Amino acid sequence: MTEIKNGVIGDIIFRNKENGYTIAVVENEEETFTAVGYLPFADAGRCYELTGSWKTHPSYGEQFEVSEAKETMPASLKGMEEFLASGAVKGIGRKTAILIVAKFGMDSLRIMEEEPQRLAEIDGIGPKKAASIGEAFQEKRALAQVSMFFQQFDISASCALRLYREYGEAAIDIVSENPYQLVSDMYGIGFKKADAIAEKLGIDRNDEFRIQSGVKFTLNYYVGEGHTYVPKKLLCEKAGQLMDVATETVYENLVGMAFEGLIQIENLEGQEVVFLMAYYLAEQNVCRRLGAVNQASLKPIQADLDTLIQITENEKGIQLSDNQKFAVKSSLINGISVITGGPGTGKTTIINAIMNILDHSGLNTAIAAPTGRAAKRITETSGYYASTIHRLLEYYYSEGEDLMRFGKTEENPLDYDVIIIDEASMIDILLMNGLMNAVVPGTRLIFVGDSDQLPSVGAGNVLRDMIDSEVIYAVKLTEIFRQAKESLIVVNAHRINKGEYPEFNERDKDFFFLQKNGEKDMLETVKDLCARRLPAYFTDCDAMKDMQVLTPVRKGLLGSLNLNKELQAVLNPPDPQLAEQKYGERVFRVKDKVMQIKNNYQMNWKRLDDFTEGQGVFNGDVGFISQIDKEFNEIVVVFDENKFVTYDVTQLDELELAYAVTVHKSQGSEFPIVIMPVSWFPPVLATKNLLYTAVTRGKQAVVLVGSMNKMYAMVDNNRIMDRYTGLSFRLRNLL
Ligand SMILES: Nc1ncnc2c1ncn2[C@@H]1O[C@H](COP(=O)(O)OP(=O)(O)OP(=O)(O)O)[C@@H](O)[C@H]1O
Repeated sequence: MTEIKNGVIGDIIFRNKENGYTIAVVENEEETFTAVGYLPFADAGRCYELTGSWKTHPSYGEQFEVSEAKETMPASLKGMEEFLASGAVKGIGRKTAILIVAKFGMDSLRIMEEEPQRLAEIDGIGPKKAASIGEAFQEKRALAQVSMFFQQFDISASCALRLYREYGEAAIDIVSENPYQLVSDMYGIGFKKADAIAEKLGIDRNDEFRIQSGVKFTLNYYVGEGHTYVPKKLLCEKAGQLMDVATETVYENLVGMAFEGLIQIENLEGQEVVFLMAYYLAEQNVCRRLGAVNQASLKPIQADLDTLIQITENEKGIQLSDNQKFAVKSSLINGISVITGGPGTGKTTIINAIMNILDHSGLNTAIAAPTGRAAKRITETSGYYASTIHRLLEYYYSEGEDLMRFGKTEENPLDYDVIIIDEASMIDILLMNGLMNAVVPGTRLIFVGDSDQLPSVGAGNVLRDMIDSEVIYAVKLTEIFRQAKESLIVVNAHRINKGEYPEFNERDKDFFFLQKNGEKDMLETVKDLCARRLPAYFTDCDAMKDMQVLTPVRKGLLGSLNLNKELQAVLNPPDPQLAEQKYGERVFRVKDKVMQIKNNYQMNWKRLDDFTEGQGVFNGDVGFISQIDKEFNEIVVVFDENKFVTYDVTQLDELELAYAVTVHKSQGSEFPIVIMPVSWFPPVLATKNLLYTAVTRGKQAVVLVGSMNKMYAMVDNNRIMDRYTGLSFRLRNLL
């Protein structure tokens, strides 16, 4: 019977030099045996996977007769190769890494450190390159040590690199003492991974660090889903399941965690709930400050509002509807107000009217939005400068604390009489906390947004909670104006929002449905639309810049990951002129459209037109790869047409291809042309809310591709993912 055996070659008993026939002793953890067969290169110490069967030799007894042999690498060697191939050492890519490890084996790192000139023994490495690799390695010695240590826990070289970036040389000590620290500090390492390391380190199942980490992980999971708290009972059950410990054990540990200030247990609307401390403090603070700003007396406007509105109407050549006038007035007489409405209901028009009135009244005003793209759009459509909320709050990266901080705070507040925040549906509770810290009572704070959009990516449901509390003054705009009515995108968005099915394919309109049955067909159609049909029809549009494929999901044939791979192949195919960089499964190529997927407040950028420099690249920023430098392992991405950012290859976990993005990630952006496949998607995602958000991203055309019935099902799926948030309740209680 054929068997597969893994083992290390021990003594070579016999070898026929002519044909390689070998008799060798092989060892593995369970046994030591004799293997016979053609193994010409199987020297002592090498690892092999041997396929063969047991035979009994008349004089020597049982032997394993090898029919096929494959050399395998011991994990430590593989780890070394992975480390060198990760791009950490400038001048070494995967090919060179393989050659170095093949030549020097476990001695590779020592050679690079102590005798780098010997690298020139490898074909293709000259003395100059050998010296420069040696130099580059000197800088990374500590990193190599860290990488080798983590490799025994199956932590990849790129992950070890991130650990090193986070903790430096202390990484080994920190993780040995409390591997669960990784879960809070390292994006991408979950409880399970830390738990596996802890098990290898012999840490007890009921260890306090373990339970605390499991609870924090569970709370963070819910935060990731948008909740600011979790009911205590649910938390204990989920955390218990995760850690495979009794629910009571979790209960018992909660008190200690609350005592240490890690969590807050509160009785909210008659049930016990648990918050991670930061979210509890943020909710409390936001509520208290909203209350204070709402009730403060305001600097008066030195003219009659009706007269000012009249002047604005004359100047702008527009007649505001009664509801719009009401929205303008109420936002100027209240400390805090909300103006909400769907597309084409006049939100921008109202912002312009308010700004015009404020120009006449000498009040000092700022406009801001949660994302750079939204801010840019407001500046373009209103003519008034808008910044991001982060910029308004003068964010900076505090090196010492390794934290992003705001320069504008309670001690150094914003000095404006009026602050307008657009796209307010995207504000999460932590950003809102930063904003409210810096707003002094007496300021008019006006939130404008569409509360029917998907809620913020971050935790909280700030805009809706403010509206639902009925404590904050909110005006809902419902009328669609004539100009906006001409757009089927606008009309259909409102239909979808009301639970009605959209209308399609009217001539000269902007909303289309291409019926396709199988997912493969849908995929091919999306590709063809992007590569050929749409660029041919919308000749003023750029296929890379102006068209955006959206999808509800990340995984699957029609998920953003696969769509990106497929669209890259047609929109920016391999070309000898375009340098490439592989990172995990992904390939980045010069010209690729990419998206930054986490906030990085430290990342430097430079503008080449006016040589300004700054820091900060944000989650959702889209750019294009302009250069890949293989020698220095660097990639240059251009954001906003002239903001140049250089990524080290090891930072590529912060970038993703962006030919297709999820609808969630597209919030706050608008694109001339939006294309979305409509197939079966999990019902938690395939909601009316999501379809509405996707459709409202398109300005010139929206093309849906797929099954009409599935699209109807989305319109009918009225599920709004309820979020556990306490802001609305707190606001009601406060006043
Ligand atoms: N009172 C009005 N009378 C006539 N037209 C109006 C009025 N208010 C708004 N409009 C027009 O309706 C259209 C949509 O208005 P606006 O852009 O302000 O809406 P919006 O809510 O900001 O839309 P979106 O969310 O899509 O940006 C514009 O063409 C605008 O000029």
